[in-house]
Amino acid sequence: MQLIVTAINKAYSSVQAVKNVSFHINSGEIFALLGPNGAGKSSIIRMLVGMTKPDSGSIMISYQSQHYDHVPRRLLGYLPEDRGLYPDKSIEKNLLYLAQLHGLSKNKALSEMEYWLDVFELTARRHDELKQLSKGNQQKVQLIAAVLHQPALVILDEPFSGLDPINQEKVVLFLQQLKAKGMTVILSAHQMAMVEKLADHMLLMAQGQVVLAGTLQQIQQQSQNQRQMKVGFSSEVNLAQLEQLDAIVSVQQLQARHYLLTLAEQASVSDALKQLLQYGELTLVEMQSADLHQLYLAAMARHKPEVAL
Ligand SMILES: Nc1ncnc2c1ncn2[C@@H]1O[C@H](COP(=O)(O)OP(=O)(O)OP(=O)(O)O)[C@@H](O)[C@H]1O
Repeated sequence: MQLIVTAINKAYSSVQAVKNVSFHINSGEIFALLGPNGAGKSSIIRMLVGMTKPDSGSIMISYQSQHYDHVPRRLLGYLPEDRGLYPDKSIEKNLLYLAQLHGLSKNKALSEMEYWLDVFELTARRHDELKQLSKGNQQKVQLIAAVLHQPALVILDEPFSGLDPINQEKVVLFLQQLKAKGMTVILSAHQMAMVEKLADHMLLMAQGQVVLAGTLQQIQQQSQNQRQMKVGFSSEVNLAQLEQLDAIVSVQQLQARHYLLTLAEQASVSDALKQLLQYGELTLVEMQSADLHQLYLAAMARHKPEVAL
């Protein structure tokens, strides 16, 4: 499976939802679409699954020497933005019905269902009607429904939404299992800490455009101006004085005499150290990579004039 998206655009009446977006995804990867509400993530997903078509540009999906302009249904596991199972039917009836719609035999559907219910600790509730479950448990059943038929490509629109931190971690494990089984996964999400653990590649969007793209490491490199340094002083220093230094753009106090500094784009680490040493002896110097959450906030701040957060 390979997916190549080239310069796609999509407008809805007056809104240009997707602007000239390109990316590619290789087989077995986990790929994350990130960005604030309204950035265009679901619009891209809807084009990938064939619910809408790009106004211009192209989508090419290659699988076993065949090429498609959207993911064919038989290859797709999809968790849509608007979830849709039967609330009055039991978990088991919902899942078996969907698996059989995808062509699984009753036995295969049962064994796949039992496997995933166990992963999500829902086995004891298999005969409960969906509407009796909490929102989080319904979400887990939706995730199972998306993958029961072992699709080659799984597309999940906000798989972490409505889940508590423990269940979010379970979804991380679930996605890692899909990858281990050789499935390719595309997801949209707002939970940077989860994405950071999972995604091989990511695309950060704002107002329909690509803002940052690549692996976490590549995104960290593209955001060089976000270099951060943790420092400790042997005695108290004045925070306001540190903030005045040319080499430093911001200072955050972590604990007594310990600070997290963001270095100015042009400053070298030795410039920063020379300037800091004017104020006292250093007991700790540690370079830190900004995490995805910080990179996301910084990228959004750079796009602030255009982005309604
Ligand atoms: N069917 C539609 N008709 C008109 N405008 C739409 C339609 N679908 C999306 N839009 C607009 O397109 C833009 C992108 O929306 P989209 O749903 O793709 O964003 P998103 O990144 O998925 O947001 P969220 O994180 O809130 O789900 C928004 O301005 C939205 O209002």
